[in-house]
Amino acid sequence: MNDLAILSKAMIQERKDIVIAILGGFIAGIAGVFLFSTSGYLISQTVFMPPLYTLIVLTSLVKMLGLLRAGSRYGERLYSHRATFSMLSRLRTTFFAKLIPLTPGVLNKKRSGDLLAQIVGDVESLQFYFLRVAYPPVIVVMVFLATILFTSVFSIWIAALFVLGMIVVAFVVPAIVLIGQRKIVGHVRGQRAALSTEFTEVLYGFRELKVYGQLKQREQQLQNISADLAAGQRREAGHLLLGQSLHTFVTFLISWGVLVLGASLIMKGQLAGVFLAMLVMASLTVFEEAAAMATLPAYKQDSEHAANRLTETVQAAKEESSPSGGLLSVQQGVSVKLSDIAFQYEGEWRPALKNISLELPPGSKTAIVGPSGSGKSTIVDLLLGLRKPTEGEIRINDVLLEDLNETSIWAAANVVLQHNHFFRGTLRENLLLQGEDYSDEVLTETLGKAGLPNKSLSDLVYENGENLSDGEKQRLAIARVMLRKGKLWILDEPTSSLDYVTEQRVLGHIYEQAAEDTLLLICHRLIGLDQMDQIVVVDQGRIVERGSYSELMEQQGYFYEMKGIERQMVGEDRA
Ligand SMILES: Nc1ncnc2c1ncn2[C@@H]1O[C@H](COP(=O)(O)OP(=O)(O)OP(=O)(O)O)[C@@H](O)[C@H]1O
Repeated sequence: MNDLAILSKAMIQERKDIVIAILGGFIAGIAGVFLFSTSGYLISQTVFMPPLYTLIVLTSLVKMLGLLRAGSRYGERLYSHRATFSMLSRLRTTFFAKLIPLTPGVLNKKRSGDLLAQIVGDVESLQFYFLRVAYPPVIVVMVFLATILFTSVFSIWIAALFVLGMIVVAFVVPAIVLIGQRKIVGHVRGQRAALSTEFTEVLYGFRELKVYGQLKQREQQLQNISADLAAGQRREAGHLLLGQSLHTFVTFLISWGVLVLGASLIMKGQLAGVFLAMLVMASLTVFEEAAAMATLPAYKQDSEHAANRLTETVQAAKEESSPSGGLLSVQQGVSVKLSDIAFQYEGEWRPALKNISLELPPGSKTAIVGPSGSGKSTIVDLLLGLRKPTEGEIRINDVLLEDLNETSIWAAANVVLQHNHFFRGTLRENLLLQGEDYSDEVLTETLGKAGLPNKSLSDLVYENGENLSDGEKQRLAIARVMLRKGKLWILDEPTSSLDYVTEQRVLGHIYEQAAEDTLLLICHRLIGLDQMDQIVVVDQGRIVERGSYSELMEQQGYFYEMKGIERQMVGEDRA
């Protein structure tokens, strides 16, 4: 299906405003043609000293047509813009409603800077579809046909000249504009995407770039891309201007043609001289009405690209997720089973995970340990449905993960990821993200358990938690997760930035709260793992060892060796 079909559907919903806008545009167009034709006729008539009442009637008609033109043009603009903005707001809401549940899938494929700039730009581009592409040709054709009919009463030859002019301005000029436009617009779009990506990188990487002395160089790069974009936009505007100039040139040619043809018809006695000025004025006005046709292809192309990209974004994400499906209950215990899982990142030559089989019975406590880059966080992504395994299957409570509603998985899981996002606002607002109703006492007690006893609920959190230390961010994320009611805990290095004493205290509170729940802890440090039912050791994407703490220590294998190294590093008494 054509992607512009979404727009056509939105237009049907605004049909009342659209019909009024088209009617207004037609009346304004035709009133303009008659206004100038009557003026031309009035000037010619005065030469023949007509009776006063003729002049009074003609001048009143000119005034009335002027008023009618202004009034109907106002109505056209009002209703066409009202329809456009209603359509845009409807498109925005439907698009964002579709996008929000699919966001993780989309973000796996695109960089956030690209995506934001693209979505905002594309939705904005769509506003031109109706205003500059869909309805102007309808009005232009209607006004032209009425004018041709009117001129044919005076001369069939002049009417034929109008038809020829209409074909040139409606098809030939737009086709010429389109040919040049194709190359320029694609180029400008690429430059705009490059600028937004570069801008996001400089903005987010500001500190690192400054520390590594790269800021000046990247700023220069940003300026170069910006200058390229400006040059591209100038070329694009120049090309549009060329189209408009071409249109004006054709308009004058036709008017000259009317003048020459009219003069010859007068000489042959086939046209009364008093109508010549009227016909010339009619031609000037009707072609002015058609000026929108010169820029139409550019806007049409832009709208088509925007609609394509918007549909592609949603479609691509849809393929990766199942918004519908069975619901995972927040009430019952959760079992998780991974069977022969393999996973390979897009564009990577080696798999991040191979032959991963793992079972987490309801209420069990499992730790996954292993060196950095061994694939631990990838397992978490797979469990949360953020990525799909290349091979194998994951079952939660014996139901295939892809058959479960993703939102219900996230609702039933208490997750702390390595990087947690915080919003600008108070600590209280960041704790109550889902709008839950907890009293301040409960919130303060939770902050205490998470190791933030000295924080006040009304303390401000800056954008992205800029005013919090890494350890505070982790503790706030832990407090947030402690307020959730899920039965599956997935904790990806939740305490890596905490000191030993705070870590043990906070983990103690988590274990106490999760006593009956299924818990998966990913960690680097091997301290306190004797409380786990099973420890899974991962290396280079494979499970190399598994068992309880005592079993693994007895085996004296990989875990035992890691434990030995850790003992040497932190001291015998702690490890
Ligand atoms: N988005 C990605 N695209 C491509 N490769 C990735 C991506 N994310 C991770 N990887 C690669 O996959 C492998 C496993 O990464 P993962 O983050 O799961 O490891 P990890 O064990 O959690 O590491 P750490 O302990 O440092 O967090 C690594 O080799 C990493 O380079």
